[in-house]
Amino acid sequence: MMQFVEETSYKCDFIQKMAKTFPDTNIDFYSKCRQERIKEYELLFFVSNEELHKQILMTIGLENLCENPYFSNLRQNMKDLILLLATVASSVPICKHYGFYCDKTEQSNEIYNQSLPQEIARHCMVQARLLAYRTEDHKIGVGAVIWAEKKSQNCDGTGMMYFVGCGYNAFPVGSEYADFPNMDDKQKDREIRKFRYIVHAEQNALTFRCQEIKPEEKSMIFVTKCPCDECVPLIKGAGIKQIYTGDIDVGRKKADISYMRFGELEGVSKFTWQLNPAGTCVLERNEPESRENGVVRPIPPNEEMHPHKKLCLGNH
Ligand SMILES: Nc1ccn([C@H]2C[C@H](O)[C@@H](COP(=O)(O)OP(=O)(O)OP(=O)(O)O)O2)c(=O)n1
Repeated sequence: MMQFVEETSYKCDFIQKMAKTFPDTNIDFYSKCRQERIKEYELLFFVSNEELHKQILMTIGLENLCENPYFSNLRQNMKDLILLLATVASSVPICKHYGFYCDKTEQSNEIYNQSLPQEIARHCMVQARLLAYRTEDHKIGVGAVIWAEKKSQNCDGTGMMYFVGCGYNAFPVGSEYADFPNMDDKQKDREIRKFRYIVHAEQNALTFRCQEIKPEEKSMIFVTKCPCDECVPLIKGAGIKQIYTGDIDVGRKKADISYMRFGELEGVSKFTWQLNPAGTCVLERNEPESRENGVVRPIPPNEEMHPHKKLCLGNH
């Protein structure tokens, strides 16, 4: 499992895009970010002191787990989980000059002001990346998550943002093994047939959402791969206001899927994974405040340097 997650994280569109942008540098963004995430998540989620860990287990009524082999198994499982989460998270690396931005040509102050803080956009994209592992497509997993922003704040830990729905690419609900073709990717004609039946991540997220998409609210879809020509009108038609995605496939036509419409899409703000087009100096000047959990607040001077600001996105 771990090896698969490592390979797919490394191959995902976001890392590939960075590698394309900096072809001459030898920076391994993925490994660098993975080491940082492992350290960060160990600090956040792992109780390093065994005695303290046992005390916590007893306090919450899990004294049975304090005995070995249960205790050592529990700690090992926790370490494995941290490694897994860190690996998936590093497929959308935290990098000062790279993030989800709209293209320079489409940039306006209005769009800039409506964009999410990078750390929140990244967090939602990592959720979508995690979902992609539920795919039924043997070749590539795609995940999509929809969030919306309420007009006023409530207190469930997500600020003004609330969860609307999520999905991944899969055969239609209720289908059983061998109902549809799912073949070796060398058998091109069969693969093309498979594409006709797979329901895309965005379509599943829109269809099985748990909340309505309200026209007066800012709703956002985070999808790990660029929306194709079928999904673009569906996203717009559903009333989604912002798309966060990768653009490595934009303008390409493959087998049965084409990605020609995303580039021309109007009326929905598109934030793609790219170098900050405004340049870092401009960004620093334009960002006097931050929006934690979607809430605008001024940054206290000593907090700007805080590298491990915690994101709390509730129970989703
Ligand atoms: N926005 C998207 C884009 C694609 N898919 C799903 C549909 C298919 O199950 C799978 C195939 O997409 P591609 O052919 O673009 O995937 P690859 O990256 O594997 O193609 P290639 O290796 O040719 O680049 O992804 C999706 O759910 N949502």
